[in-house]
Amino acid sequence: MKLLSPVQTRALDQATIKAQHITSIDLMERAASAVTNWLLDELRLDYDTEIHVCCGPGNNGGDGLVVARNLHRAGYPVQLWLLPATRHSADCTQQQQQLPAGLAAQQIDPDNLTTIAAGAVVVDALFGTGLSRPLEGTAAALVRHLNGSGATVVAVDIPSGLYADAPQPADCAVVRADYTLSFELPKLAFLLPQNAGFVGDWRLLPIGLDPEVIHNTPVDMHFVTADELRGRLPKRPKFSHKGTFGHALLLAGSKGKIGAAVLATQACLRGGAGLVTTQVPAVGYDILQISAPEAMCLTDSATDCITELPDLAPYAAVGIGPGLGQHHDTRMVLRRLLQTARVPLVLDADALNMLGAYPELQKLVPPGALLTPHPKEFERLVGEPARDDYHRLDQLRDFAGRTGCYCVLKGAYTALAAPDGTLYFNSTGNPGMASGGSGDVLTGLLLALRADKRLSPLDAALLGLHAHGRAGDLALPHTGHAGLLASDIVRFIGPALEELMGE
Ligand SMILES: NC(=O)C1=CN([C@@H]2O[C@H](COP(=O)(O)OP(=O)(O)OC[C@H]3O[C@@H](n4cnc5c(N)ncnc54)[C@H](OP(=O)(O)O)[C@@H]3O)[C@@H](O)[C@H]2O)[C@H](O)CC1
Ligand SMILES: [K+]
Repeated sequence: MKLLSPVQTRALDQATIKAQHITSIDLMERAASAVTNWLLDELRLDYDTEIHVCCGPGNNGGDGLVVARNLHRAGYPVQLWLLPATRHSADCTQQQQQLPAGLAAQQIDPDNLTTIAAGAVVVDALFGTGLSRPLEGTAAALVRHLNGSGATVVAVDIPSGLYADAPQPADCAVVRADYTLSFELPKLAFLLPQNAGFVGDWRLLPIGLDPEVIHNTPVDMHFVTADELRGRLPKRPKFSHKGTFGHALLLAGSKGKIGAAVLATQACLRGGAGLVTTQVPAVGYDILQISAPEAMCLTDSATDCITELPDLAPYAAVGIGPGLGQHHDTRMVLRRLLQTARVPLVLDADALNMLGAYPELQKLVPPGALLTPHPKEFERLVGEPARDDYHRLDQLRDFAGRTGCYCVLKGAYTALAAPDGTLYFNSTGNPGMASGGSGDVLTGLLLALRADKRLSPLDAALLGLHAHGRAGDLALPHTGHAGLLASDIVRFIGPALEELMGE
């Protein structure tokens, strides 16, 4: 799915209206019907629920007016509130004029805000994508009142006061919604941790926006869905053998962190690599052979950390990082790997930390490598803390562009920046996966996919990120959030990949 800017969203509305020979009011009616149906079918409004619909001066307010009208006609006791404004959009004005006689609109008075019961439902239709500045005065007072009410707040399109694709100054009044109902496509703001408390649980409601226009709108950000990836993992040919899917080499583990090597190895095996060889320090030999008998094990001459780079000739891809530690000799191995490898690389964890600590190493990273930092590792990599989540995305893009690498930023909606500056957000996964070992599993899985020569670097990364999160989602019913371990993710990699397989 494409992530559109507010300007592009407006253009899409206009193009839809033109292509479908409808009026803007028709589109507003569709949007509001979708919201009304969600309130009735999903939120399951009761006839005795206290309902407040708060409307602003633009088309977001227009949506709210229609929702209020729909609910009123369906017999729900709606209280309709209008934000005082000097100017209203034409459609908002028209919807006000068409309110049914029994539905009285009341002006919001900042000095006399109505009491809202904790069990009430509030529909926030104050401002949408037309927000042009932080909320002040009556709007800000109302938003703070709503946020303190304990009511269930449902935001139409976007929580009022929140910019769709840019940060707002600190301490601005922004609606803290329980649910955000947006139309057809998500907004960048929904995907960033700093906005989680405003956006709540977000849903996309289809309103028949023109698919051709969406297809033709150029964007540099995507929210990647299962539908878009299905079929992109090639089926295994009938006469395939273990050589077909590549031989992966993993360099991982140090004393006390052999588990990371085990998890990454198991994930690489489950990710479909034809052969997996893992090099561990001597201390890890028995552990790895017992816990991952399908993998071959190379033992380093050192007991506690990796100090040797094996001959790379047999391997289709190399992964390095999980549980590695940052010993000087290990760093020399990383350096030689970066200098000599001619196959795809996956760099994670301490490999990234060493790149951060030694910028001259960073310069050696070959274009096309796949890096998988979490935000702290990414900060070490770029050597500068991000001002906010938007700035971090700029840094991510910049890093990928500068180095020619594919760079992941792990999180609830893991982002991937491609060298051309395009950002892809992953749509799978759950908070149960935020625990130790989860990243090691991702590295192993990505390594398997990078070893598969049939996949482009981009497809390998997108498929791996998706399947990793999906495996966590498939594990969840068996484990619960707290009980979800990295090894549970490993267990469901196979089924997750199977869902993506096509001809
Ligand atoms: N996307 C779709 O498919 C559809 C969206 N719809 C809905 O329309 C809104 C966008 O409507 P728009 O009228 O463009 O914008 P708003 O409703 O957000 O409001 C704009 C007006 O508000 C004024 N404004 C902006 N910021 C402030 C502020 N901080 N304080 C006070 N007033 C503010 C703005 O004034 P300007 O001075 O900036 O011009 C405008 O007057 C979208 O979000 C959807 O809900 C359609 O209904 C259907 C399809
Ligand atoms: K809103």
